[in-house]
Amino acid sequence: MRIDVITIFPDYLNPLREALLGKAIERERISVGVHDLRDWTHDVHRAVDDSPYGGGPGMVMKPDVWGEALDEVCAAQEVTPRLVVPAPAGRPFDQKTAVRWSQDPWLVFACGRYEGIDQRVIDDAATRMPVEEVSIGDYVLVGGEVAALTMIEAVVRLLPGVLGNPLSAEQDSFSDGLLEGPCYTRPEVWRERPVPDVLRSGNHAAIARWRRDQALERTYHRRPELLSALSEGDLDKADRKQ
Ligand SMILES: Nc1cc(-c2ccc3cc[nH]c3c2)n[nH]1
Repeated sequence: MRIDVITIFPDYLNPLREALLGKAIERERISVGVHDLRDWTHDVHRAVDDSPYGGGPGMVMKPDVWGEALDEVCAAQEVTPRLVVPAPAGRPFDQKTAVRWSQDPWLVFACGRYEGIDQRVIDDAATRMPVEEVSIGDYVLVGGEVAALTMIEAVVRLLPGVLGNPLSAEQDSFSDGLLEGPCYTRPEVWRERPVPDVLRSGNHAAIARWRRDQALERTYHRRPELLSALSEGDLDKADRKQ
């Protein structure tokens, strides 16, 4: 199995070279490439982030930098990679997922930071390869690196000859509340994909409503159990807060 990780903190992935995972590399059960996202910037500041459309806290990772990085790292070979994007709003990662991915010849992990990666990067990549936005649990990390390390470990340990002993049973993740919706930053149109108009409207009530609707739609599609777990009162209360 080939594993590539794209990150602004390549040293965060040094644990991959240690212990069990280091052995798997030595025994050539896996080959690992760690890539610094800033290698695909072209400005003197090596900027990878910008302000979010629609306002709100923090910064969003720029689509153009990510687009170039993924174009190069995932450049067409005999096999197509699975792109894994760790995110708090992703589908829950569990043992079943680890087993499924352990059959893959090539995994690429896109580690975000700040408030996340511009949604259009994921939408664009999905036209060329399988893409999975994945959460390792309903708590928020500072970036995707730790999540990537966690998932890589869960997958690599399943490969033949990496672990001596048989594996234990699956685990499910817990969940509560709604997932966040997509985020966007400049440019206004990227690879013919415009930012949703409402986020440029300056109408904060409409923006809040739109974000809530996106969160509901995404939760409905990715974590329906979160909705059934929320009582009618909880949903109404959250709406009144808008
Ligand atoms: N399960 C889980 C993933 C994350 C995560 C993943 C990527 C980023 C990028 C910025 N903050 C992040 C947090 N937190 N918790």
